[in-house]
Amino acid sequence: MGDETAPVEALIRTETGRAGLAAVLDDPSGAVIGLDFDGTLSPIVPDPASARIHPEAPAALLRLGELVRAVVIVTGRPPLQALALGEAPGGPALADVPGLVVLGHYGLERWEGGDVTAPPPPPGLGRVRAELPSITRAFDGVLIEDKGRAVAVHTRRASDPEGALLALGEPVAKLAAASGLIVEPGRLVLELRPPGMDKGQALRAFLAERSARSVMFFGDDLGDIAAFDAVATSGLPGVRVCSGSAEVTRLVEHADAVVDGPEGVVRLLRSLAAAISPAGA
Ligand SMILES: O=P(O)(O)OC[C@H]1O[C@H](O[C@H]2O[C@H](CO)[C@@H](O)[C@H](O)[C@H]2O)[C@H](O)[C@@H](O)[C@@H]1O
Repeated sequence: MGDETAPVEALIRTETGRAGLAAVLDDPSGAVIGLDFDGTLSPIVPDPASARIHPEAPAALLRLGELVRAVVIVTGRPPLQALALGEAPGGPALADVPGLVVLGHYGLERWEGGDVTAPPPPPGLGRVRAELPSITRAFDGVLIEDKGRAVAVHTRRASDPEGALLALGEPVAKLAAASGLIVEPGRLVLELRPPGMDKGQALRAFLAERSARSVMFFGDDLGDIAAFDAVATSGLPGVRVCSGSAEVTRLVEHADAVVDGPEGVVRLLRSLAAAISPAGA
């Protein structure tokens, strides 16, 4: 896990990660910094609507945004929701990060410079909205989150969160298949969402669009493994940073660095900016 005073180099534990970091530090104007939102920039809380970005994350990203080619948020949230939850009291907001791009809904919706571009919502959502409550009704505390082009089933507030998640797996998968959707599993959540896009494809396309020369991606959840794979197969020097938690351990084996949740992510972002531009520290 991260250490407040550690220089950024000390946090990297693999050879490929060290080469990736060296490339970012030697040539920051060619670097793309990508980050997941929930669990990476925003601490996990029981109610998805009450999530808020770590209060010091926007300032850390704002500073980095001035130094690198691009900062991109790649999230399962709708972009405008991530931006709303990215407002920190009394400080800069996520939307203030220079040149920020938000790739929401796993890359299907894009926010840039105040504009959102998105394909039409999938037709199967109507069926999901109609039938899902009869599937979840048996589980106390299970929450349905309607995200406009996807619907998430959250079990964090159920009396037995893991048990409810397991029991809901099969009926939710059947409903998703019958509705032309896929199931995206996450932290005590099953999301019914359109196929054809994931965080890996989204990140890969963004790196090509920006002619990136290096990449660093921060994630905490199963959906971020595709983005980690995109870093590994991009042909660019890259660093995969896991925002560590006891809840999801599968990312650790794919990561070049493991930090202590959003707090550790913010510390690493600050160390990175200080290493790129010591004068601004
Ligand atoms: O890709 P992400 O930015 O990580 O978004 C993934 C999902 O995150 C949200 O759910 C998670 O965070 C909630 C708030 O902390 C928590 O209550 C929940 O248990 C987590 O699964 C969000 O609600 C989903 O819509 C996102 O798809």
